[in-house]
Amino acid sequence: MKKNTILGLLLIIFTWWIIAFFTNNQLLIPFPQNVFKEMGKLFLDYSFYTDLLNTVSKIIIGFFISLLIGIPIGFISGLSQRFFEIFRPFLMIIQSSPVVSYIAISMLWFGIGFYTPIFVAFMVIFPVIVLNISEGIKSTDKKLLEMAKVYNIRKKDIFLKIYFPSIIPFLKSTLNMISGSLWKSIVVGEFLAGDKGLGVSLSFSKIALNTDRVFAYTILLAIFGMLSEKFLKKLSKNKKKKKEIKNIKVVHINKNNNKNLHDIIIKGLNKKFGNDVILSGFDIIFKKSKINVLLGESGIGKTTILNILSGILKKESGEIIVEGKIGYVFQDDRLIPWLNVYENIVFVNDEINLEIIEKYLKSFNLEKEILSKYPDELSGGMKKRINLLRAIAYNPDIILMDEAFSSIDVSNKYKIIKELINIQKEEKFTVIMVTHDPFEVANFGENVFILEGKPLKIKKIMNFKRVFERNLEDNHEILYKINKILLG
Ligand SMILES: Nc1ncnc2c1ncn2[C@@H]1O[C@H](COP(=O)(O)OP(=O)(O)OP(=O)(O)O)[C@@H](O)[C@H]1O
Repeated sequence: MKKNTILGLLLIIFTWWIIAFFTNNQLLIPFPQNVFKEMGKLFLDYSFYTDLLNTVSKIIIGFFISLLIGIPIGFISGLSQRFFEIFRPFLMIIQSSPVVSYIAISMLWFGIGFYTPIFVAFMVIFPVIVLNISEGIKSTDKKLLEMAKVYNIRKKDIFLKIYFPSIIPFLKSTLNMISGSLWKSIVVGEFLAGDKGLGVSLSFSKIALNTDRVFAYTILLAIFGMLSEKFLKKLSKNKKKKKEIKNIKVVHINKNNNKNLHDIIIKGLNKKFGNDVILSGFDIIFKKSKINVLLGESGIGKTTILNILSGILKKESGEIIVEGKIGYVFQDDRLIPWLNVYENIVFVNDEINLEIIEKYLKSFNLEKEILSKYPDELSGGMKKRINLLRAIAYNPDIILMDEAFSSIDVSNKYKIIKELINIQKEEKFTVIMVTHDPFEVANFGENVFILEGKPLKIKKIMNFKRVFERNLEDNHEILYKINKILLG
């Protein structure tokens, strides 16, 4: 205990003593020493402990019942705005009614006894749980959910690895919020309508005009309240643990097997945001097993095409023929913050062998130790490379890459491009890559679409030799040609 807290407590006891001295009426204000003596008597009394046990068991039962009912309802309220709107008036009525109303109702339903205090506590903390959990679900990062949708993640994993960790901070703040009210509402319930417990004993002491004992119980209840509050707050604190990376599964090496390779055809695609027409009758064909590049100014609709292809955005009209598994190297990484690098990778493919991951890490100039790090411990360039590695680890037929190499330093960028070319040559997935950078196109592009907008148009299509058949002079020539078009 801190020095100032002790000083504060001593001051309270001293002021209390002064008031008791001047009031000089033990029935109204007893002396502190008498109350402390009474507390000592309580500690030696067996029935005090049975009362305490009774009250604590009600707290535990009330707490778990409220969580058990409140969490699923909060979850559904967060997922469905309609359900939330229908349920909200009920919550508002519960929250605005005085505690004595629940006591009156529960006395009618359950009589005086064990269940009434639990019911009262439930009515006090249930709305807090529902509202907090529903808020947690609503605030789940939509971008992570989109990423999970693109990678066809099972509903169970979306729940356990995205939704559930997202509501943990809200669950913690719920514990903080209910920690005081849970204890108090149980004691109030016992005081007015209980048959056993500390609240009941307090009520009997009042009826018997045993002021020493009323004060003794009040102090003890305050101490227990503080302890239970501290305990629940402690429950709400946890630390990020470093996990050991093990080769959990050694399964088939999933390379280049049964690729579903087709040209990707887009015909007459229309898309607008409000009145902003981005795509109007847009046609394009991306060649299978090739590196297709979309090059163009910022904000003209390149990402929109990738988002429509991956199913993140809905098209207004038009035809899209796309088959196969799609991996997406997102512009904004979309790594799950509470999963380490290894877990982020196996999130999209839990059958991948650790040896393959390590091989890719080496290709992308990353150390094995990075696997146990969390996204917030990585640099921007590292995150980009893990984003890329995750897409490849998915064993996709198509990889969409949205400015995949931005924020990677130049020397690493070209090493990674070289490695990526080798992987692509071996695995033959189709690449559709968005970039602003003519250098990336010169080193990586095979079918290059130079775009302009709005609405988006193809200014020029350029087909080059396969990248692994090109030499430095070829790349220089491509760069020259592209720059010539871009600079007019
Ligand atoms: N979900 C959305 N809602 C509203 N407007 C959007 C949405 N997504 C994109 N836009 C708008 O559509 C236009 C094209 O955006 P898009 O991200 O496709 O461009 P881009 O060519 O990929 O740009 P950049 O290279 O800067 O990423 C922009 O004006 C953008 O503001």
